[in-house]
Amino acid sequence: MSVFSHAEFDNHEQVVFCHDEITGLKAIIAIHNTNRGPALGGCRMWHYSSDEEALNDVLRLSKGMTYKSALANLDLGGGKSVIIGDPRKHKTPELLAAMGRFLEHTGNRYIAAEDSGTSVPDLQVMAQHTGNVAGITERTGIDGLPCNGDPSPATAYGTFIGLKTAVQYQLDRTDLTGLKVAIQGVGNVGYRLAEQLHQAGAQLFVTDIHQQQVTRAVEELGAIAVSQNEILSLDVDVIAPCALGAVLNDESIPLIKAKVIAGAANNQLASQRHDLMLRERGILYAPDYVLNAGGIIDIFYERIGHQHTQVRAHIETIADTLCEIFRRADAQDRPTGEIANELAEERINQPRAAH
Ligand SMILES: NC(=O)C1=CN([C@@H]2O[C@H](COP(=O)(O)OP(=O)(O)OC[C@H]3O[C@@H](n4cnc5c(N)ncnc54)[C@H](O)[C@@H]3O)[C@@H](O)[C@H]2O)C=CC1
Ligand SMILES: O=C(O)CCC(=O)C(=O)O
Repeated sequence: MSVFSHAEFDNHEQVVFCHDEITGLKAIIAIHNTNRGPALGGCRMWHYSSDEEALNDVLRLSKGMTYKSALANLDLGGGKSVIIGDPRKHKTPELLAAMGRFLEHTGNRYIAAEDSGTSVPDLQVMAQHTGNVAGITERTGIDGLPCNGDPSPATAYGTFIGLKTAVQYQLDRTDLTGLKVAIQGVGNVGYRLAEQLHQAGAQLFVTDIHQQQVTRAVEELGAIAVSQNEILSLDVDVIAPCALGAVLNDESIPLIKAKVIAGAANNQLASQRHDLMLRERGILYAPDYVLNAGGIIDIFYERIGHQHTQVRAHIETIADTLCEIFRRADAQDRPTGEIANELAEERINQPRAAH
């Protein structure tokens, strides 16, 4: 497996392969860029079908964090880590402790937080072995209620704000009553997004690979359960991908009927050219890393300490960033993802003092 010539390598500063024989831990830590500050990003645990798939995922996710933090105006760099294994079967305290020890060895260049497959208690185990962990401090959440440090509610709020912005821009509606939204994945972020959409009067269609997640959305939010195969091709107004990446691809895009894509999942585009494919089909794609920045914003403030109202206000700036991207994309007749990348790259390359 070649790393330097990997299609997704893209000038990563550091890639660390971690193996602990006793606990069976196999993990990769990827640090993409630290120009703006230490690399901060979630630690994902997933049953990858190969080491190559895990490497591909971590490199794409890590680069995405550099762009996300830059566009959210945070003095943070981009990095991410993945643990190879099924979180429901292979996660043990010993394995998480081993991961914590590896995080310690990155020497403050990478700080891990929650992602798909990891939770606050998991990160707390890692934190017993390193200070390079975030998203674990009890504080007042963005809703003013006590929060255990999990960034997911902040991510869901930012995604809701971004979804509303995209709907207003593309469909010219501010009232979400009766808006049909299909949510792929109703986990930590997807379910909380569903709650907010439900409160706003939207009609929800949901799917998940775990039936109990779907049942909860059906029973508590009146959502309609649909199969994993049909979620992206439903006749709805909005698709909100909130599971894993690469769901917008050659097979799915021609089948999409929705006019807006606005969800929290990282790396929704299978490749950059799918951005253009969506535009050519008249579908407004709200770039994922702009929309889902609520979590990293929340964690940034966890580290420097601010009022929850300030965190909320910062998350709400996602709406302004998105509007700027949508307007520039239309003015230049270019895809939204390409415009977002361009804006982010300008900020990544600024010297630190200019932030
Ligand atoms: N948790 C956070 O604060 C942030 C999460 N994200 C991204 O948002 C996405 C969701 O994150 P979380 O909610 O934290 O993860 P999660 O693991 O709690 O939820 C993901 C849900 O998607 C389901 N799922 C997986 N594959 C699926 C498929 N093919 N079809 C339907 N459902 C499927 C899972 O069963 C799970 O319920 C991930 O891509 C993550 O990287 C991005 C920014 C921050
Ligand atoms: O929200 C988090 O867990 C940290 C940030 C992150 O990993 C992400 O935004 O994908």
